[in-house]
Amino acid sequence: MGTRAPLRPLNALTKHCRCYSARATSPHPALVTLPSFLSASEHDLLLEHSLRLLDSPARTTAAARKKRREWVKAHPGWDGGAAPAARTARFLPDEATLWEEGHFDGVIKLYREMLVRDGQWGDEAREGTPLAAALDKVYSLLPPPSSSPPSPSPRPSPPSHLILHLLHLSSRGSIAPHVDNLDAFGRTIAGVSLGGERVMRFKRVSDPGNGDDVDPAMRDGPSEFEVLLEPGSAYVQSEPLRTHYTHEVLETATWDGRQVGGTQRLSLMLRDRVPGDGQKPPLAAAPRVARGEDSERFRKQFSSFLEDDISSEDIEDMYRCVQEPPPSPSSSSSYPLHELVDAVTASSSLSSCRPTVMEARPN
Ligand SMILES: O=C(O)CCC(=O)C(=O)O
Ligand SMILES: [Fe+2]
Repeated sequence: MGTRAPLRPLNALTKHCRCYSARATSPHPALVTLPSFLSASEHDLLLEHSLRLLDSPARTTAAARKKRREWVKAHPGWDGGAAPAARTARFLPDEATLWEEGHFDGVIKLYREMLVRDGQWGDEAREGTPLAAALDKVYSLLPPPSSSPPSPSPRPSPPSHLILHLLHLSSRGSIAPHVDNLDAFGRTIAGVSLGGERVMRFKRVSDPGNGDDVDPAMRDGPSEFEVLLEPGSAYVQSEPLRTHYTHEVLETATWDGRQVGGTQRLSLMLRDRVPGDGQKPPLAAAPRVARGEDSERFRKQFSSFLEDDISSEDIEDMYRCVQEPPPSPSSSSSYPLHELVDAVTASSSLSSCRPTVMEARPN
């Protein structure tokens, strides 16, 4: 079990860091934590609109819509549960939602995820609205590199230099230790937490060394530590944390003597693009590299998918396609990555198997 580093003021920010509030505190110099990043109304607005996107017809299957419809019909008086003031009040109970049992890369269980593209937030996010202001605040966690050309008007949402995913964990959902895929994403990862509290654990798995890309001031830090992800908080992980530590989100944990977790949580995940990859379409589902998996093989396989313009959504479709019959919940959540890669590689046709396209894609 990891030690919990005492919170201490964030070290002086260096040239490799973007600038964040001086109120930030963190157990590691390469992690910025912003405990009260959002106001209560920003939190509620972002949660409401994120759930609306995840529940939208373009994003859900007929089975998921039926499940939700039937639950709502059976509970006509449902008003967010017994504690409407709670940050989790906007979630329907777990049983009203069709959760993914396990992510195709084997890291996440009992979740929903989507990539948000420009235009998907809809009219309520046009400039000048409260939603646009709340989103701008979120996007400010990962500002564009100073070399970026000025944004066109109206500005895209999310801005074109970053990739935005929504990740909704069920009460029993969790994220196993992993490093976000280095071929798919850049060097900085930011997360904004909505809904239930969870604990996030970081563990060092390799030595950052003395390479040019890691500022010496960022290298020191505990080899293992945890942070509390409260609703409305944000965090930003940069190097060496992003590459040399795994991160995980626990289903439940003890924090300051109390039980944390076991409730639904939704995160807005921001990642910068791999330099030079500006023209490539982002992956619909964020790939992660699980600890203990054959990450080199996965990396090679993913590079070829990226070159062929095959998104992870396609891969997930193929994964579902090659399962005959569909996997049972227990087998799908622990489906070994190498078998998936084999199965996907063996699948001869992309276009003949699209039974579960989850999201409308622009041309
Ligand atoms: O939900 C979070 O804050 C972390 C998510 C994560 O690690 C991922 O999507 O790779
Ligand atoms: Fe991650």
